[in-house]
Amino acid sequence: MTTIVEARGLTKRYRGITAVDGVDFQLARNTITGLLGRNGAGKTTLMHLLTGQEFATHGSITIAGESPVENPRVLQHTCFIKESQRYPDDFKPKHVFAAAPGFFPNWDADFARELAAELRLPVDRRIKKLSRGQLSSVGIIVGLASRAPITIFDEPYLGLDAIARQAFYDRLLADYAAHPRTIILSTHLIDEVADLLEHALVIDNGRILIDSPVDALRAHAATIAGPAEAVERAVAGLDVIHRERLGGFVSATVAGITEQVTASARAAGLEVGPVSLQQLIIRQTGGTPTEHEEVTR
Ligand SMILES: Nc1ncnc2c1ncn2[C@@H]1O[C@H](COP(=O)(O)OP(=O)(O)OP(=O)(O)O)[C@@H](O)[C@H]1O
Repeated sequence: MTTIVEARGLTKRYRGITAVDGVDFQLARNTITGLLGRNGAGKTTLMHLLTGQEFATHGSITIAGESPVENPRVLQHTCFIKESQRYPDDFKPKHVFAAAPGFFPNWDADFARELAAELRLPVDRRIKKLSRGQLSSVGIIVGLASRAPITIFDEPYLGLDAIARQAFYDRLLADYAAHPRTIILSTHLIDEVADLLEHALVIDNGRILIDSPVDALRAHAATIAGPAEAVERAVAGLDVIHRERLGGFVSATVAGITEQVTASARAAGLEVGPVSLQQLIIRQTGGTPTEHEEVTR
């Protein structure tokens, strides 16, 4: 793998609050990474450090070996789409798109026009008058049409309807295949984007909890379901991250599953099924159990 982003002992403190707490990680060039975690986990702070908008208290973060802070060489290769993007008062989407080539050398104006039509964005209306979803569409179009070698989306789709979100995922995947680049997507809609992600970086309380290819995460967890006694026999000694009971039946979510465990559970007549990425992450970040659930760890 060619590393493009590298964090070493990266720490950010705000007066007594440690938002990012000594994290180490690397991101491979030309991959799509999901930056995931609960509210207040430190995702936005990490993206601000990555884009040179914040200084690290300790440690370092580099892009292609260079610090992003006040570094035009790095910043001209980076596009950061954040939820709270501000525009000049009288700006319309068409002005944003006209200004974009000055910031993004790879800007594709035709692609931006196509996306605007697909997302039904009124390009000639003042940004101040746009709906929340239309405002998100402006960010999504800039993020995609910039074709920046490092593109970061921080919860880009507030207010976007399901059709527009699906259009974003489809376009992102197709354009990434045609123009590979490094994409970081921070989101709470984990299952919606799960099929897009190649790598997951899960942050919790400022620390990295999971840093893994998504395929490996999925391959190493499964649910084993069936009559309680048989399930308990099958999962004895394994890392059960969640149990759900319904009458005499149990569904156990197991981490660190092996082919042997899968085979013997099936041989015992139990059902072995996949775990959704969202469920897996909720379990690992201490998701609150519902009244039907009991978490053992
Ligand atoms: N400028 C700041 N001053 C003080 N505390 C801050 C500042 N920015 C962030 N924090 C705190 O740092 C922690 C991490 O915040 P951050 O915005 O990075 O979380 P997040 O993972 O992006 O959350 P969300 O999913 O809710 O957007 C939080 O406890 C937050 O209150």
